[in-house]
Amino acid sequence: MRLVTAAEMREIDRRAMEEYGIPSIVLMENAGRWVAQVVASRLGRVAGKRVVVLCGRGNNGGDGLVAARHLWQQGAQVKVFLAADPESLRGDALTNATIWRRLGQDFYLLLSPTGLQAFKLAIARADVVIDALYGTGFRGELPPEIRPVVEALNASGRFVVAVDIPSGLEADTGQVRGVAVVAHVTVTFGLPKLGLVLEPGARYVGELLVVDISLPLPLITGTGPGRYYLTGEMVRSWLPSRPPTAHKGNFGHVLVVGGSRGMIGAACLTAAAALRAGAGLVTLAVPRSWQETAATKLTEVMTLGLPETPEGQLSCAAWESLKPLLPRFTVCALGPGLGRHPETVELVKRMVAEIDLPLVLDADGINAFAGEAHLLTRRSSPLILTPHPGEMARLLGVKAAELTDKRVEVAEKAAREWGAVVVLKGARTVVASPDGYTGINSTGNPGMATGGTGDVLTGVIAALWAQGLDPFRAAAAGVYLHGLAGDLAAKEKGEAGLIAGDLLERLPLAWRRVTEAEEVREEHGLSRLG
Ligand SMILES: NC(=O)C1=CN([C@@H]2O[C@H](COP(=O)(O)OP(=O)(O)OC[C@H]3O[C@@H](n4cnc5c(N)ncnc54)[C@H](O)[C@@H]3O)[C@@H](O)[C@H]2O)[C@@H](O)CC1
Ligand SMILES: [K+]
Repeated sequence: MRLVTAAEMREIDRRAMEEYGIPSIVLMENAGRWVAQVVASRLGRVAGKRVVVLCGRGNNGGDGLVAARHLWQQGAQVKVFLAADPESLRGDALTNATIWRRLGQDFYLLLSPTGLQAFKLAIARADVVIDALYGTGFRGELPPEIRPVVEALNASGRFVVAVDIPSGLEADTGQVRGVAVVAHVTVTFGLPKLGLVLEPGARYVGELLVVDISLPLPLITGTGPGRYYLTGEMVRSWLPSRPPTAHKGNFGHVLVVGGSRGMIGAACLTAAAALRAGAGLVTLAVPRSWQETAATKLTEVMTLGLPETPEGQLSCAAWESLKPLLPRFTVCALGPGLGRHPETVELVKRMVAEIDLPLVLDADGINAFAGEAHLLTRRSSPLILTPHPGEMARLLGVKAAELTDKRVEVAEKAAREWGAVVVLKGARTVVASPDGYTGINSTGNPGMATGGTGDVLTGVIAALWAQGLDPFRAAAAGVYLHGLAGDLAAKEKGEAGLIAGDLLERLPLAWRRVTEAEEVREEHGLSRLG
């Protein structure tokens, strides 16, 4: 599903009005009506229920006034708290405020001396609270007079439905500076905003409902370049099926190059993951003295022993040994457990420059380019990079903390500049392609913050690429399946004790879940209504 920034949403609204002639008041009516409908569906019987609506002075507040009116008409006792001078309302919000008054209803003024106290009393008895303070127009921090209102709401334990976006959350970045409304349900209009699915924003959203407010379909559908929330439906449409006549040659041969003394497990995890993600054949190339260990650990994987340094890391000579064998492979995954021996770094640089195979570069494969990211553009084959924030920061020569609130932009810029698909890992992994596609992952959990899960991801992506997906889809489907395998493992075992090996076993279940089940729709907490 496409994701938009506040500016993109405003542009869609503008085009709906100017190019298609849909009046803005119609959009607002639809928006508010959906909110009322969602509230009504949660309340069961509306008549007699107590509803508090918190309205700001912008159009988000206008939506809240429409919802208030519909719930009142259905018999609810509705109190509207206005966080603005009624005289300051403009446009469609003013129109709806006027209608509300002509219905004989009034406002409680939140910013009056007794406003906060009255609000606290009202929510103490409310069945539901609607948050229509700020929507996509919000930037920065809640004003000091609004902060205690939001704190009181969050402490109240009431059921909260946010209009378009929880107030205090930035639509573009997902950042919360200070406090924001913690909603149980967020009803968002037309398309989900980026900040609703990025961390930490996603934690404030609750269940996310995307509703149709009559924005013309051509403006909101689209399969071209843009940002997408990776859902099970998308991934399902990309995964290859297995024809009855299939043989192992149809699903690619993945070469994994990695491992070193003390880190042989990383390369083994990558190789095993490639098999679990459907690769027809997998060969693991490791330093010579570790070949037997690898072969003992992995029954179904073929192994190669390559020249090594006295310290047990791959040496430059490994490239000459490997070169004549390359034509038999479909995709190469380079990096897991390599170490940072100067000879190994040299080997990685030569391989990236010269290898004539699609290449997934991870871990120490990426670290070999620390501060020299420009060298990544000197190569002859397509590349997928899978840095975690620390590796990305090292590549760019900046501090990891500098990347936190611009993960999407950083991944997109890197993908464009390096001409590679970039997978920036973390909560809500971002996948960006050089031709302008971005995916934000919807699966995964904090239990996956444990050694080896990144190695598993590399194997999954390599396997999907080897099965014929294009590099963006291979990376995007890879992060989705990998996260889903982690979610399945966490469901069974909890998060704390989850280990990378648990993901291996659940990769086939994740694949089956995506291709067979409808329930993936709910798994990422997002539904489309209308
Ligand atoms: N045609 C449209 O544009 C539609 C807009 N809709 C609603 O309109 C919303 C956007 O409305 P608006 O653009 O009026 O803005 P909002 O209602 O989101 O925000 C209200 C005001 O808050 C101010 N503000 C921003 N950051 C602030 C801060 N840190 N402290 C204090 N004040 C701050 C802004 O200047 C803005 O005027 C959407 O989220 C959606 O709910 C819907 O009614 C559907 C149609
Ligand atoms: K809101």
